[in-house]
Amino acid sequence: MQDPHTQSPDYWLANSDVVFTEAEVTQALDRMAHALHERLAGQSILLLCVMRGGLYLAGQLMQRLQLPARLDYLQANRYHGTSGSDIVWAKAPEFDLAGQTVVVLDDILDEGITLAEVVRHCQQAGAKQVLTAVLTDKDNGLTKPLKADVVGLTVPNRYVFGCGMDVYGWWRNLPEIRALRVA
Ligand SMILES: O=P(O)(O)OC[C@H]1O[C@H](OP(=O)(O)OP(=O)(O)O)[C@H](O)[C@@H]1O
Ligand SMILES: Nc1nc2[nH]cnc2c(=O)[nH]1
Repeated sequence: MQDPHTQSPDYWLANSDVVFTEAEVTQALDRMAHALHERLAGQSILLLCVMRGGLYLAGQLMQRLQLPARLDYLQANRYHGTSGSDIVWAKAPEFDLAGQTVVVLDDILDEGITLAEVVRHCQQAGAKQVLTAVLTDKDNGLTKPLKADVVGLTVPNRYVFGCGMDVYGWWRNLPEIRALRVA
């Protein structure tokens, strides 16, 4: 079998199915913005984008939020080593989180390890309130270490991409969500 890193971007489109159309994603983003307004009315917030996957959600949600917001980002990646998996911090937030209402934005809650670590970091840094918003939550039957406060769409237990999520680095820019077909 060919090394997946060398496959053409079109290969991934040809071997995947649409699970949410662009219109369905747009509706989900509108619902997420509404839910955040309900939770955060009257507050100033710090949006914290989990790079790189959270970038799409951050860009889309920012346009929909009529709240005084600031923006920061972090990068904390899953590292799958020989003895389980861990988080590698590539970039911590720059803003002082102490006393802030922080809204963490990410593309997908899968096992939940990443988001749990990010929330722990924010709380340890003294955030007043930490809310989490994910564009997708994977229906994988796992007991996750946390539930996101705001969820856009529930995706099947398959590898998904588009709307911030990549497949071997490609297609984070896709305005729909697709799932890889298993051979
Ligand atoms: O719920 P979990 O099982 O922890 O997985 C979810 C995380 O995995 C992906 O990040 P990744 O480390 O692949 O980096 P990326 O954002 O650059 O794609 C995704 O963006 C989430 O942050
Ligand atoms: N792109 C992508 N990243 C993930 N990180 C954890 N699960 C997934 C997934 O299904 N797709």
